[in-house]
Amino acid sequence: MIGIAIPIKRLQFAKSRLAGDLAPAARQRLVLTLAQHVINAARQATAGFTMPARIWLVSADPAIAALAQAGGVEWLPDRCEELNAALTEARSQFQNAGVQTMIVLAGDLPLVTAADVAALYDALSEADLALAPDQQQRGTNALALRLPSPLPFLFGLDSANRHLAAAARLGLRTRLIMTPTLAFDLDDSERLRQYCAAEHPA
Ligand SMILES: Nc1nc2c(ncn2[C@@H]2O[C@H](COP(=O)(O)OP(=O)(O)OP(=O)(O)O)[C@@H](O)[C@H]2O)c(=O)[nH]1
Ligand SMILES: C=C(OP(=O)(O)O)C(=O)O
Repeated sequence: MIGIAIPIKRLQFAKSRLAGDLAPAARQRLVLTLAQHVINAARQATAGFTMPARIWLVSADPAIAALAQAGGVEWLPDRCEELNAALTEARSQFQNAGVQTMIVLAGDLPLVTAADVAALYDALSEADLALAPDQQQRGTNALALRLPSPLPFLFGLDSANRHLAAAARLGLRTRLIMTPTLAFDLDDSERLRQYCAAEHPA
């Protein structure tokens, strides 16, 4: 079985780097819009998979639990409220649920497509880790792992290189998945400007 984890921070704390651009209510609306887009891409991708697949929103926020229910996906409570710990906990719950392939999709990818999700999964036919860096090739926007996996989650500063270095140390075969739609995450004022200019009113 394939398990897709979409981590989403509590709305009141999410997209803090956009605090100078958007009022809190607008930021929360943006987070929900972005999450819905990622859910849609994940659902469209899983519809095309031959293997069964489940999609979980990983979050401490009851509003995200409601979004999961409305969106026809599942909710996995985040009891850690730290991204790497939350994903580590999610991975062990995925394994208990019989998940053999874990895909992590950041919840803030406004352009991600079903083809991107499928590419992450397909890459595992010849790799142990598929990783999608952000546009600057510093962050990690998505990754796919075959379970069980010894790879620690190292999201945060320079996480793409840190994930790749850890994979190399562990002797894991890696594949980079670089598409414009997967590399675009909405993190800062400049990316918000690009997003709005492309007729996505925030
Ligand atoms: N469940 C969970 N998701 C998280 C956590 N931290 C970040 N995320 C999510 O992981 C994805 C990538 O994180 P960021 O790009 O840093 O998003 P963010 O944390 O909302 O943005 P900033 O507040 O500006 O750092 C987004 O979908 C976040 O909502 C966390 O502690 N728990
Ligand atoms: C947490 C991450 O997201 P961002 O770089 O957008 O903060 C990461 O890329 O590791």
